[in-house]
Amino acid sequence: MNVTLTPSRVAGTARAPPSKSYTHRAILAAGYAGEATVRDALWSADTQATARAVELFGGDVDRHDDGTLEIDGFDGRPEVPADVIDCANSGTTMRLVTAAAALADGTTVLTGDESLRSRPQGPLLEALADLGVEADSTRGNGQAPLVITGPLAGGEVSIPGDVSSQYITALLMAGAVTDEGIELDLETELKSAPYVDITLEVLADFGVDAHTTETGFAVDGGQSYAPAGGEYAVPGDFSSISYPLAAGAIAAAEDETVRIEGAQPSAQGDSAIVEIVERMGADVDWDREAGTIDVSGAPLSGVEVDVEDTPDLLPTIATLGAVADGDTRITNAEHVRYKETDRVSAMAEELGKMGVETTEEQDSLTIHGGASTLEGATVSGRDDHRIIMALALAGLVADGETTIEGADHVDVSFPGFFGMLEELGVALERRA
Ligand SMILES: O=C(O)C1=C[C@@H](OP(=O)(O)O)[C@@H](O)[C@H](O)C1
Ligand SMILES: C=C(OP(=O)(O)O)C(=O)O
Repeated sequence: MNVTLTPSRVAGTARAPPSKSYTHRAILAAGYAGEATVRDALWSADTQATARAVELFGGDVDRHDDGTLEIDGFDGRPEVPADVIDCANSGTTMRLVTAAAALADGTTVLTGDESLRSRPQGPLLEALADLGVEADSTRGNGQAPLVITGPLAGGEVSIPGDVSSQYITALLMAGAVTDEGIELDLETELKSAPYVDITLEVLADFGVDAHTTETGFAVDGGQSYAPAGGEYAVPGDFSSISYPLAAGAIAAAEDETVRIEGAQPSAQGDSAIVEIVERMGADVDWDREAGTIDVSGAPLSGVEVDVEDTPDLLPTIATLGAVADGDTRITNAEHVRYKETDRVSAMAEELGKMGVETTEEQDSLTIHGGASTLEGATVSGRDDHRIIMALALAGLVADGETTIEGADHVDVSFPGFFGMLEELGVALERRA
């Protein structure tokens, strides 16, 4: 599907979809449990990949129309899957499920789409191998397809922190049901650290203790997963909230606001988008108790933003920077190159097609902004949900039409994205 947008003003109310990160963890935690109900789960391509994995490990995931998942778990002992686990486009699924597969007494094969098969899994494979598991990349290049033969008993292991925090999450979640537990020593500084905070929060909500140590993280073995009252509820997604928030900041109709609902505070680092948009000059009011954010437009100015903790915000900030006056410098961004696509280059190149000048370095992206520079163009969504959504924002204020190719990939994290834009008043056309 291609989507064509024409310049539009936005106003009205948007509801944040449930958090992808919390949903992945809740589905897998419920898998590790005997049984659990997960309310307000995100049902997207990525979270469905995690649900499929839980089923292949011997669990059962039953979805009701209201978004509630009734999950029968595999009770800490995954079966050897009867088929290859296809993690599709989801890095979180592949990392978390690889560690779960190591618990099975037999061999599991994991694969994914072309993008996922190009992302780094080496440090996780090495850590599992150091813990006595056979963990291989079929091509010997640290990328999927992966072949994992357990079981994993636990132990102490060191791992880099600057490639993906998902390795840490994966080992902590699996470590809780090993015999010995797992102690992780970080070899390098941890990037995307708030995602490990999300993990610790979800584990605590499922009655599992994992904690920081002087050198990293640790989880005791022999624990059981069980949420209080048998239920767990997923909060709204701040990476997804960044899009309606940015839309309001750059394209709210005069004297109008965009209201975002479902914005209760949680451990998500990406809630930093509220402060970033405010710092650029937008008028933002976040009522944390009510979980609402009101945003209205104002002339934006370029800022410097460190995305060490918040890699998924880079595409949104790049578009905000393209509209803002002056330079927006996004720093500490090297790990943003290891996502569904190299998002640093992708945003530089696609915004470039819209007339935006950027300066790219290995670890940073500077956008030389100014609203008048944005011209409608045909751009590639790079088969990456966040690139598609960020380019759609640019289309709201570009001169003329903007066509985004391959726009269906928003189903990875935000299936209702274009419907939400239409409800806010955006003129767009979908073409098969
Ligand atoms: O654990 C998670 O839910 C995620 C962690 C982050 O990845 P890295 O830790 O690989 O940076 C983030 O980019 C991804 O979208 C979701
Ligand atoms: C990078 C992302 O997810 P994952 O790592 O799960 O593919 C994302 O949602 O932006």
